[in-house]
Amino acid sequence: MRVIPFRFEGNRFWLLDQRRLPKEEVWVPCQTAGEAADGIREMVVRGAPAIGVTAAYGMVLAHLSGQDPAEADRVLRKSRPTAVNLFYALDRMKPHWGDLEGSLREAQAIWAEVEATEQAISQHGARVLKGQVLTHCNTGPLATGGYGTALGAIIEAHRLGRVSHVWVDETRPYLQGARLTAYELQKAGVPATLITDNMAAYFMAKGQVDAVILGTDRMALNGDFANKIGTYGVAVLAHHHGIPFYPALPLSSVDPHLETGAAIPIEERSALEVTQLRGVQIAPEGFPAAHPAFDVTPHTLVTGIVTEKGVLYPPFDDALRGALGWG
Ligand SMILES: CSC[C@H]1O[C@H](OP(=O)(O)O)[C@H](O)[C@@H]1O
Repeated sequence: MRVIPFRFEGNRFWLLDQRRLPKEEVWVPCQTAGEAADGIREMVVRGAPAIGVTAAYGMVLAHLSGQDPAEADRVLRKSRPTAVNLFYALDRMKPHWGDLEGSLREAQAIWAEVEATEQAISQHGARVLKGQVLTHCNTGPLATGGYGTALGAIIEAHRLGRVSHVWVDETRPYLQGARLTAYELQKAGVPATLITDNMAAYFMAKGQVDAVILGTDRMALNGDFANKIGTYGVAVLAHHHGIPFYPALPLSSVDPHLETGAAIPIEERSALEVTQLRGVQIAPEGFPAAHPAFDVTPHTLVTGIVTEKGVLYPPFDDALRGALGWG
C-alpha cells in the first residue's frame, strides 16, 4: 500500500507531517505559498520529487490567496537549495502566473508526471536488482508523491521475485531510513532489516549485499550527483567491494546547467538535528556540530543510472544527453 504524502482538497494543500512518522499520521493544511515553503524548509514534506510537487501547488495557493506570484515564487525558491526538482517545478509554473486555472492544470501535470516517470523507473530499476539490496535515506512514495524512485524499484523487484531482502540504512541524522523507508517497506510487505549507517561495510564485507540503489536530489550532465549525506561513503564502500551501485531519478532531476557536480549547492541544516535525537539532547549542550544534509558522489563510482527512459551506462555525458533528447 502506497502512502501519498499530500493531497489538494478544499483549496488547501494538505501535507502528511513526515516528522511525526512512523508513530503518528498528522496532516498539516497549507493555505498560502508561504505555508508550503515552511513545510518544505521544516521537512514536513521532503524528498526531491515531493518537494517539486509541493512547490507547484504552493503557486496554486498563491493564486487562491491573492498573493503576488513573483513574491510567492521567491519565497518558495528560498525554502531548500539542493533538490533541483523545486526549481524545475517553479520554472514550469512561471508561464501561468496570474492564471489560476492554468496554474492548477500545470501543478496537476507535474504531479501526474511524477507518477508516470516513477512507474517506469521502478520497472527499469527492478530489472537490475537481485538478491539482497542496500538502500540509503528514503525514496518511496513519501519522498515523491508517486511510486518512489529507488524504493519503487526495490518494491517492484521484490514483487517479481528478484529481491529477497533489503538492508535499510537508518540515515543519520534525520533518520529517513529508520522512520520512513522501514515504514514503507513494512506496508509493502518487503522483508527488510534496519541497520545503522556504520554497519553497511560490515554486511558488504560478509557478501550479504548484492546491489545498492538510492535516490538523487540533483545530477550533473556527467553523472556526478547529490544525494542524502552518507551516499558518497556508501558508493566508496560498494566500489571497494565490487557491488553494483545505482542512483535512481526522473530526468527532471538532471540539472542541465551543470557539467559536473562541483557546483551543486549543499544545504547546511541546524546543528541541533545532530546534537539532539527527536528532541532528546545527545551531545553536550551547545557543542558544535556540522550538518551538511547532502554530499556529491562522482560518476566514476556509479554502475548505472536508473531513469524513466531506462538504465543508462557510461559514458554518462553521452547517455544523459541522449536520454534528454539532446542528440
Ligand atoms: C526520491 S529522491 C529523495 C531524496 O531526497 C532526500 O532528501 P531529504 O529527505 O532531505 O529531502 C534524500 O536525499 C533522497 O534520496
